[in-house]
Amino acid sequence: MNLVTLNNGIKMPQLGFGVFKVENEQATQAVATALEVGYRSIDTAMIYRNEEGVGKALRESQIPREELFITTKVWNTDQGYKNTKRAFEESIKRLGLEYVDLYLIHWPTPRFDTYIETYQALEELYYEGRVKAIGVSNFEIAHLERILQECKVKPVVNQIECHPHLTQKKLKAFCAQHDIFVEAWSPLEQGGEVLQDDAITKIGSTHNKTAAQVVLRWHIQNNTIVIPKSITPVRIEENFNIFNFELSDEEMSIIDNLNIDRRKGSDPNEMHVK
Ligand SMILES: NC(=O)C1=CN([C@@H]2O[C@H](COP(=O)(O)OP(=O)(O)OC[C@H]3O[C@@H](n4cnc5c(N)ncnc54)[C@H](OP(=O)(O)O)[C@@H]3O)[C@@H](O)[C@H]2O)C=CC1
Ligand SMILES: O=C1CO[C@H](CO)[C@@H](O)[C@@H]1O
Repeated sequence: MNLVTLNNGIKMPQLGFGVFKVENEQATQAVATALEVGYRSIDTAMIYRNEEGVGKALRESQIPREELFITTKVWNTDQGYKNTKRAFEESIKRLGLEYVDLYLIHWPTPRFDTYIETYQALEELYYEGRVKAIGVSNFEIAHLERILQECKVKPVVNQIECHPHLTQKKLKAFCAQHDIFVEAWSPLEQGGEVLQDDAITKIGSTHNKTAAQVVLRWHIQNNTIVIPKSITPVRIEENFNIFNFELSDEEMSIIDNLNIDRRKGSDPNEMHVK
């Protein structure tokens, strides 16, 4: 398994498993399959309403806790110093864990201007050892700049929408410059058009790989952390088998050039509370 070293020295698998839109019972099943296949990093959030289901799969797997890397996130309506502390306790209770490996602010929700005090609550959880690392999600450069200026602990990751139709070149360069890993959400564009793209399927046939494997490999070679989601066992396995081939520089740039700056999700400056 490929591990990356975050800016606080903690190691994180570069490939993880996402569980958005997976209900509790199904989450238990999907996470169990993922763990059997070899995934050790799971990405959930309070708003996915499946922390219990994820926690059940973790316990039932009997995999030692230190081998797992669990991420969850504080939702928009729980932002603010006190609310975040409470939301964290509720999340780890649902997960049945003593600590999480990574705790993220889900969206900056800039209109409410609470992400600094929310981040300060994350810093305290970090100092207390309740979380091994802290970070953000859907933060744009201006939001990151404030965190870097006004807070003490550097975020280890910025989890953002990223795929060949939204390559996020500028934001990625900013994160790289500040030693913040980019973690791609919807890395497969939610199973959308990118998987039908002729250039990608052609590259896939050269390597005897599927379009999904090519796209995930492109993320990996871009030094990005990825968390593809699937509830389909063959796809869960397919998405894991991306470490036995390599894209050439030319293939990488063909995929880079598919960018059309098109989002599947919300614009972080427009996302308030949903
Ligand atoms: N921080 C944030 O704001 C956000 C974070 N996330 C996180 O990122 C994770 C991944 O993003 P997500 O939006 O789920 O989208 P993904 O890009 O991971 O795509 C998931 C979709 O693609 C399908 N799929 C998966 N693998 C394959 C494959 N090999 N071939 C064809 N189709 C495939 C899945 O179908 P099926 O399941 O039916 O197999 C599902 O419909 C989430 O689960 C969540 O953990 C997501 C959104 C926002
Ligand atoms: O991670 C995510 C998926 O769920 C949320 C909505 O319910 C999104 O807003 C969010 O970005």
